[in-house]
Amino acid sequence: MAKIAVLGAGGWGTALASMLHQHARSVVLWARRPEFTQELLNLRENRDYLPGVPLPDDLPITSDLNQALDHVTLALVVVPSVGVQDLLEQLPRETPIVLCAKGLGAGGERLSQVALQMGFKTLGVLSGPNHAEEVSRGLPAATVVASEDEDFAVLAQSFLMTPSFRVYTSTDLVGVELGGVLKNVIAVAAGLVDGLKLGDNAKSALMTRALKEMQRYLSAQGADEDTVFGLSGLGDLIATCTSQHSRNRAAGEKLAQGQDPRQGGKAIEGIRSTYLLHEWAQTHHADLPIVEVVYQILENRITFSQGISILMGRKARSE
Ligand SMILES: NC(=O)C1=CN([C@@H]2O[C@H](COP(=O)(O)OP(=O)(O)OC[C@H]3O[C@@H](n4cnc5c(N)ncnc54)[C@H](O)[C@@H]3O)[C@@H](O)[C@H]2O)C=CC1
Ligand SMILES: O=C(CO)COP(=O)(O)O
Repeated sequence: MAKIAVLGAGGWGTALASMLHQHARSVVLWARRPEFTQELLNLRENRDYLPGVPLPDDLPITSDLNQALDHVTLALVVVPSVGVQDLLEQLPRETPIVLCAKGLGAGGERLSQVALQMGFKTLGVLSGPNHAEEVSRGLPAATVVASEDEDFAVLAQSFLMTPSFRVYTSTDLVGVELGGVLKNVIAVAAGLVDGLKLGDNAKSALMTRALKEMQRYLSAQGADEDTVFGLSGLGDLIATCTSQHSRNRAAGEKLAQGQDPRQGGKAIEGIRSTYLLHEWAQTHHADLPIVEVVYQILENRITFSQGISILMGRKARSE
């Protein structure tokens, strides 16, 4: 039977491992820290990252990477983007990998580009509206696995699809990967809208215009025009901007309440990506107005009301 190694025992890695195991896949969950692995084994619950979800008694969990990778068919790389390169350094380059983080490399490059440059050849990404809190409880969800190698995408689909987790394939690696990056930034903005109580009209306008901004950026990176309207774009934008579970949306709400969401200790992909996308827009003289306003607010360069005025006062144009 194919063996799947889930590398990273945060919320998403734990949810994927648990869900796949319950559907009779051969899965091992790898956590970096031995003491945390022991806690997972003792409690059969990930209290730090996925509290309240019991883990199957016979789900193998280890902090020994060699053991996790022994005879592996597919490795899911499920750590935050800031740790992806570090983890990839430790993997044999022939390991078939699916990258699950929704963020960018340290220089603003796509994580699949980082992996390719490191010598990985068989790779894909997984991205879609998939909150760990729901997938782990067996609630129905759909997602996309993308790879330029269609055969690999189909193979990964066959390993990951279950009756509660519907997996589509795509060969638009760029589009699928970047949809998940951009929507996190927009979710921070949506949290600001919620926290400032700007109303449903404002939130709808933000999300709809954000889709255009996402499309511009994705096209500039070589994505197919339509990918942004799929699960990894519009689908994840809706889920993240409206969800009670979203860490990125919650970060925007905290900002609106005068708190700094960066103090929590957990990485917020949307904040990190805001800085990297701002850099890219500056270098390429690109127009990413929502990203830019979030950046200026994070940097305390503008007030919330100035941010609203900037977006509302842009040049009049046709839709
Ligand atoms: N939580 C969710 O519902 C979903 C999350 N994602 C994405 O998956 C990625 C991971 O997210 P979460 O699981 O929510 O994060 P999390 O914050 O719940 O957990 C992160 C885990 O990664 C570990 N870690 C951090 N750096 C590491 C490194 N260098 N090597 C090994 N382990 C390391 C941490 O110890 C922790 O166990 C993010 O990019 C996120 O955007 C994607 C879909 C759903
Ligand atoms: O990517 C996600 C759902 O698809 C998770 O969103 P958050 O990282 O904002 O919690």
